[in-house]
Order: sequence, then C-alpha cells, then structure tokens
Amino acid sequence: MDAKSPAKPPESRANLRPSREEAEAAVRTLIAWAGDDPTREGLIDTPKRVAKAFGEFYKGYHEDAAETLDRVFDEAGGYDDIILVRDIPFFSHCEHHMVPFIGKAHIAYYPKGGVVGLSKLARVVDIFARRLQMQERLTNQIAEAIDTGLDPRGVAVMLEAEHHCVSMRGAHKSGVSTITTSFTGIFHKDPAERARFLSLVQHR
Ligand SMILES: Nc1nc2c(ncn2[C@@H]2O[C@H](COP(=O)(O)OP(=O)(O)OP(=O)(O)O)[C@@H](O)[C@H]2O)c(=O)[nH]1
Ligand SMILES: [Zn+2]
Repeated sequence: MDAKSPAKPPESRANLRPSREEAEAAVRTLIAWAGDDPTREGLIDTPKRVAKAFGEFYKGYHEDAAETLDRVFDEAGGYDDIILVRDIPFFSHCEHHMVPFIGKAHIAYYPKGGVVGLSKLARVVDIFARRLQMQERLTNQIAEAIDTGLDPRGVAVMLEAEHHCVSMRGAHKSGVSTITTSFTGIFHKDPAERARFLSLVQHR
C-alpha cells in the first residue's frame, strides 16, 4: 500500500460496518484482554462510551472534503498572493497501534479562481485526521483535496506531530517531533516558493 491511498475508499466499506452491539462486545473483550473485569460497576458503561468516542475519533470516514471546499469566494479583490493558515491543531490515530498522534498543520495556497473560507482548511485537516492514518498519507491527502477542490496555482502542507505510540510505548521517546510536507503546483516546481512557505511558517 502506498502512502497516498487507503486500501479501500471509506464509502465502499459502509455495508461492512459492524453493529453498535458488536462494537461494544469488542470493547468488553479488550477490557478482559487488558486484565480487568468488564462487568464490574465502573466499567459497565465503558463499551458504550468507547463506541461513542470512536464516533468522534473516526468521524472523517463519513465526511467529504470536496463538499467542504465547495463554496469559493470570487470577490477577494483580485487577491492572488499566498494565503497561509498555520498552527491548525489536529489529532489523529496511527493505523499501526490506534494510539493518538497530535500536532499542528500549516497550509498555504496561491489562489487562482477564488479563495475559500479559512475555517474550511481546518475542516479538511479534521476530515482526514479523524481516520486511521499515517502522517505521510494524511499530509498528502490534505494537499490533494485542496489542490482538487480549489484548483489553485499551488498548495503547501506541513504537519508536525508527536506520535504517542513512540512516547508511551515501544521506543518510549517523548518530545520527538515528526515533520512531513507535501507540495503541489508552484510549490512543487519552485524551490523559492517552498522557501517562502517555510519562512512564513517559522516567522513569529
Ligand atoms: N512512517 C510512519 N510510521 C509510523 C507512523 N505512526 C506510527 N509509525 C511507526 O510504525 C512502526 C510500526 O512498526 P512495527 O515494527 O510493525 O510495530 P512495533 O513492533 O509496534 O514497533 P515499535 O513501535 O518499534 O515497538 C513503528 O516504527 C511506529 O513508530 C506514521 O504516521 N508514519
Ligand atoms: Zn503507532
């Protein structure tokens, strides 16, 4: 599997989705596997809560980035310079351990036909972050969705995140930051544009 595409698009999995009862039974099994008693009072409602929490963590499977980017404003006074939205907080879950990775996204684009509402870029981050992910794929999916949705002159995406599967378990290294980037259009072609993006991201 490459870093860009999940094995199957989420929409084709709708009929494979287990019932809520099956999901709650699976949580009871994991509680027992962890070593506790899923029938004790403090844990009795936990499967229900976990299934509900999964609904939030993995909400992105039921959302469509193209729809979010559908509304373009044509009247931005002819503005055609870079637009950078930085420090967008996100959380996701790694597909290897289902443990959170948490960080910030920085997104820039050069508009061509029009501009999009700033909040929509943050929404696109969440649509892809709220799935089981690899940071590399998440970075590419955000860039591709904006590139397809807005047809801009170029898109730049940078994610920086801490993977809790590296800090809480396994290698047990905390404070490790992973940075990934994805560039399309003029950001891909022109090193000076990439440098401009990087300097604006770092400018405080
Ligand atoms: N490239 C990449 N690796 C990730 C990401 N999230 C988690 N990983 C890594 O995925 C790897 C999975 O490695 P495996 O050897 O299959 O699993 P493991 O035995 O649990 O690995 P350890 O974490 O080293 O204990 C680990 O090195 C994780 O750090 C990600 O977004 N991108
Ligand atoms: Zn992991």
